[in-house]
Amino acid sequence: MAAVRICVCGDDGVGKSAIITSLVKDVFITVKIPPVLPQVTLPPTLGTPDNVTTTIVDTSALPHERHILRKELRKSNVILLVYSDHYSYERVALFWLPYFRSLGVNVPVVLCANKSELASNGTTSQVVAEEMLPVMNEFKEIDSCIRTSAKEHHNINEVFFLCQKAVTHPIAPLYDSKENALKPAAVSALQRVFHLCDKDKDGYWNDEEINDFQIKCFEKPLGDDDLPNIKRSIERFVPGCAGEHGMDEKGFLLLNKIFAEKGRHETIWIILRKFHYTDSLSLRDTFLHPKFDVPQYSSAELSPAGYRFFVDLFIKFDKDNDGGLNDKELTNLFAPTPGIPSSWIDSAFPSCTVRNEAGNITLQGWLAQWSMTTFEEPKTTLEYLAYLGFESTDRGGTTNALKVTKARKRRNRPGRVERNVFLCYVLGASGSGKSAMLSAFLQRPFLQTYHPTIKPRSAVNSVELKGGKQCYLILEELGELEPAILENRAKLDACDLLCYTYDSSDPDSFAHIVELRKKYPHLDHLPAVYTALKADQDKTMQRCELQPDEFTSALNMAAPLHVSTTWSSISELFVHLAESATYPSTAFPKQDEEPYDNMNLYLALGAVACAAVSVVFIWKRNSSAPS
Ligand SMILES: Nc1nc2c(ncn2[C@@H]2O[C@H](COP(=O)(O)OP(=O)(O)OP(=O)(O)O)[C@@H](O)[C@H]2O)c(=O)[nH]1
Ligand SMILES: Nc1nc2c(ncn2[C@@H]2O[C@H](COP(=O)(O)OP(=O)(O)OP(=O)(O)O)[C@@H](O)[C@H]2O)c(=O)[nH]1
Ligand SMILES: [Ca+2]
Ligand SMILES: [Ca+2]
Repeated sequence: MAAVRICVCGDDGVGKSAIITSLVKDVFITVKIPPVLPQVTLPPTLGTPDNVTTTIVDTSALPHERHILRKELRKSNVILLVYSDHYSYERVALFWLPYFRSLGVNVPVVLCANKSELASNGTTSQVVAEEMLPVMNEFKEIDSCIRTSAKEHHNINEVFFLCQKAVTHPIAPLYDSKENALKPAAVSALQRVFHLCDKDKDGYWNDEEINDFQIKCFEKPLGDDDLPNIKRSIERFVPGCAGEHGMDEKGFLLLNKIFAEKGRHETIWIILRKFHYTDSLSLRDTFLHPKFDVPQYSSAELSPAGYRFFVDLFIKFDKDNDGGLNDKELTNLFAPTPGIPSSWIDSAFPSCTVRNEAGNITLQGWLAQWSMTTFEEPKTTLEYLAYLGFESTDRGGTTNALKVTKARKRRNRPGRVERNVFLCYVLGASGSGKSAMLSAFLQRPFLQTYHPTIKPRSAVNSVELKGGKQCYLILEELGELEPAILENRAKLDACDLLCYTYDSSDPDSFAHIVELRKKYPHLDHLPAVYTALKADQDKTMQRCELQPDEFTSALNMAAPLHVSTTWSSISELFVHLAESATYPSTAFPKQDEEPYDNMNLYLALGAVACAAVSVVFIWKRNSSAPS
């Protein structure tokens, strides 16, 4: 909250200047004071809400000062409207409030009945019933009303406190006094708060959950009597909302409604602000979109804290414990968010990752999906961490769930790339079996039917490297965007590995790879693995100048690996791809002076393979029976 700027207005002689002097000087000045006081700025003191600085602006009601009044009203964020007798009271509804509306200023108004010590002004209960309530009912912009006496210094500090509170803790966004109800935006924010604090997701706040909430929002635990008292008052209004299971959502909303009705809406604001809501009841932008930069050649990944959060979330929402999130469970999980991320919808979630037989995303798939999202658009992950209630005691909030990988510079230098999530483009002739390979990667059964891929399509899964380390691999086939993506430097920089595929049973398949490499020479700067698909079918000669083995051998590259998606040994291809992405120098042309690197079994095979047949043979022998 920046500052409170109070514009004091009202008919002449009502005591505007006297109220301000009474506050500043603590005395009632009977000597002639200037009709309009210079503006006063007060620093925050003990008890100032939200530690705001307050500026008080005196005005004049005289017609020739109107332009100044108008300017000041537009600059203010609260109006203190003063009257002091019957005539100036009538003018409140007849002139002043309609005038503010006509100027389009939409700020709270604190209505002040000054000169309260004068007997002719009546008793407080009369003033409240006959003057204040009727005008409050008519004008919803009136935040509060108060009686003051500048002469007796009565309620002077209080009237300014009300003005400050009207700015720092406005009632208008929360409560509709005409409807006697919390406003819809406040209701949905509070529902989200309820949802996030219902840790065990049973639909109730048990005593422990209530206490945690209390400590989070008010930084002190509830007293012994508080809990039963709160429950009793809720039960009185709506029986059944605070029963043996605890307090349900309805009970929580009711409690907040009671706060609003009792003028304790400050409490609601404390709750909502703790949960990062702004005055307009949206989540703070810096909370949803914290600063997080990924430098060139680096990537974003989930940190251990981030993975832990998504694991916990999955387990919490897998209510039926079947190891998958069904539609209902997913809807519940995403309830505190605007819904499933739009990029997930575009990629036909959850078909791009691991699902169980029922078609529901598994924990493995869930983590793979978030690994891919974080890699491709870390901003989305950060946004959803905020929506889903990721909490961190460290500074930095949701960014603690992410990390930036070490910049990957020269790829053809031997060594490991410090990443756990890798992107691999699968490039090859249409019909060569790329989609089938992606499906096999997700352990989907092999399908005979052929559906050409038009939109780019990804598959993400975890892969266990030799030695037991786990990483995530994103395989992407580019569909008709292949040319556009291969021309895009940034896209290629982001990619960790190319997987060239061809159909070894189709004589016209390998030519596509030859063409691609001719057309986009900079593909040479990327590590690559050559793969001959459909090894279950008869191999034919390729109609090209060089056969695939000769081609790769001329490049000093490993010979193509022959695999079939109909064999379960295909999983070894994925390990090989992940290994090649981790140690990219192994997927570049071998340099003569480089000592032979025995790290990779398949490359070792490739190096000795003068005849592809032997490779096929070994792959067959390694594989279990064709399925
Ligand atoms: N009895 C009584 N008189 C007051 C009170 N407050 C202000 N007055 C008197 O009312 C008269 C007008 O007070 P101002 O403070 O000048 O009123 P104002 O609203 O600033 O008037 P303009 O500057 O003309 O717009 C002065 O004679 C004050 O002494 C009060 O609480 N009680
Ligand atoms: N026998 C056999 N058939 C396969 C194998 N892999 C894919 N196929 C079949 O080959 C056809 C084409 O496979 P896709 O995976 O759609 O080929 P694609 O490369 O994605 O094709 P585009 O999307 O057009 O670029 C389909 O009918 C598959 O069933 C395999 O390993 N063995
Ligand atoms: Ca609960
Ligand atoms: Ca395809």
